[in-house]
Amino acid sequence: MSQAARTYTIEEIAKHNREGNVWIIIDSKVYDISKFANLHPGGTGVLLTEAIAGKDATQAFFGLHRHEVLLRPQYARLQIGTIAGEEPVVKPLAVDEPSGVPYAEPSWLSAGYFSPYYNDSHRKFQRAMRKFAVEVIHPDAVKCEENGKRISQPVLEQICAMNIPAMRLGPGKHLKGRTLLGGVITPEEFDHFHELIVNFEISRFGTRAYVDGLLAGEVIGLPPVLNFGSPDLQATVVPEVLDGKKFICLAISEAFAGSDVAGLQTVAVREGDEWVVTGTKKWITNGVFADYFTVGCRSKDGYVVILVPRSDNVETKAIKTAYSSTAGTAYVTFEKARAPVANTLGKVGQGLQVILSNFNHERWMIICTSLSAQRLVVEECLKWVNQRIVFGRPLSSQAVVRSKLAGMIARVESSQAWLENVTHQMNNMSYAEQSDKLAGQIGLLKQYVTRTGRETAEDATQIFGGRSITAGGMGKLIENFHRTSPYDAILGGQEDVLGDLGVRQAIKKMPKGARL
Ligand code: HEM
Repeated sequence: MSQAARTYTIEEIAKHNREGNVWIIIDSKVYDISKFANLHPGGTGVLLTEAIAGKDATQAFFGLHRHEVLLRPQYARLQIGTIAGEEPVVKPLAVDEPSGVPYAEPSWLSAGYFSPYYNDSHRKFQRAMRKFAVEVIHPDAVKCEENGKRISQPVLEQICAMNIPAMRLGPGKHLKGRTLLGGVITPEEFDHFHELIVNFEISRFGTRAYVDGLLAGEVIGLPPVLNFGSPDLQATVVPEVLDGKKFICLAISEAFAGSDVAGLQTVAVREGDEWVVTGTKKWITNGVFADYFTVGCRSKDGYVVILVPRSDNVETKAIKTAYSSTAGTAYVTFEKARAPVANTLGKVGQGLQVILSNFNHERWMIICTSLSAQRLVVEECLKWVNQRIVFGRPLSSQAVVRSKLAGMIARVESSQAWLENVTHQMNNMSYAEQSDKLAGQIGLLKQYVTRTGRETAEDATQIFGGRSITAGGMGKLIENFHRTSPYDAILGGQEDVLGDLGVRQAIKKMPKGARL
């Protein structure tokens, strides 16, 4: 019989209640913490008090630690048995099992609920994607978020083998002949709801910078090549990038011009069959490690977008930002950097349209990833208010806390409904139609979702108190979300500018004869 399979009575545990001989019960499991007490990160004394040593410490434990602490091998081995006749209540989910916490999952994943948008293909895809994300992406995300390094090579190879970078571009010709997620669905089946699932599943770990480090540069930098590059350019660049051999980023924003794209100052001059590019770009996600730069420039014939390869005339410097440097955020300097004229993306003079049409998909992606992170925050808060005892009662017994949760839940549910509607439109519209009909709506939705995100971050911070401002322990996911939620409100277009875009588009589309 293994040690952990032994059973004890509560009376037996009670005998082990002094320094050098301490046992405790957590969720019907018996732990011998006699030696560990001196090493306990929370101090020795707290474990030797009358209320803890030799007693059932379940409530005290879950008021101070995440359950995952007990699953770490060095602590799991402290378990010496269980209490006779009792069963543990806290059980980790199977890797592909949806959370049972209300509102932790969108309703289509919640038992007993329905949705018009998702079919069996989406359901099996979601299960496979969650499993892959939990098993492969999550450990790397936690590690890189902490050490600030680029996504690790073995994980890069695995995500490329699963064709995750290709799927993050949405449905289209680039998926042809590719095996998606080990063959769980065909490229022909793949639609924007599958893509939404990919975005949701990679964003559930409280590792915001890694979500960008997971080749967000490709998600925004490669579509101009796919949609506006010559067939020859596509034939070279697209496979290199989608197979993880080369990295690409989108280089539009400048210290001179952020959301005001028309104000950018980087200049491209024609010299024979080459472009010569000079200027600087700022806040460039994945720029630190990029091999290709999709660059928005001015030329004498108007705006133009050019794919510039890395060379000695391109310098990238990491920018220290509020989130982890795993995202590879760069300040990029082009000093007479050269690119063949064949690398022009779209027509000279129409660069602004190339840039603006590309924004819709980027903004939609940020909406997905932000919303997924907001659901995680709701789940964390619901668990916390349920297990945290204050003034002798669970935190959930406080009306003010419930009121905050009401706001959070309403915000994620309304955002989700709007997002799914927009995604359904995307499934039924061409790229050009999306640019025309959805740009305004996506702008408004992004403004809405990123605002709700920051309100939710504030509310969650109040609910978690001091734990929400420390990077480890109980509130670590809240701390990450609170610190990084402004990114969603800035990247891909600043919130107020996007709301304004939505209203301007609506005004433009007013029927001429509309009168009160
Ligand atoms: C097998 C049992 C236990 C293990 C393995 C354990 C492990 C840990 C670890 C790893 C931390 C560092 C923070 C974190 O990672 O969450 C910690 C902190 C702490 N632990 Fe424990 N612990 C145990 C039992 C207890 C019990 C029964 C108490 C009850 C008083 C307690 C009180 C604390 C306190 C007060 C902190 C500091 C919390 C903070 O900084 O917010 N621990 N413990």
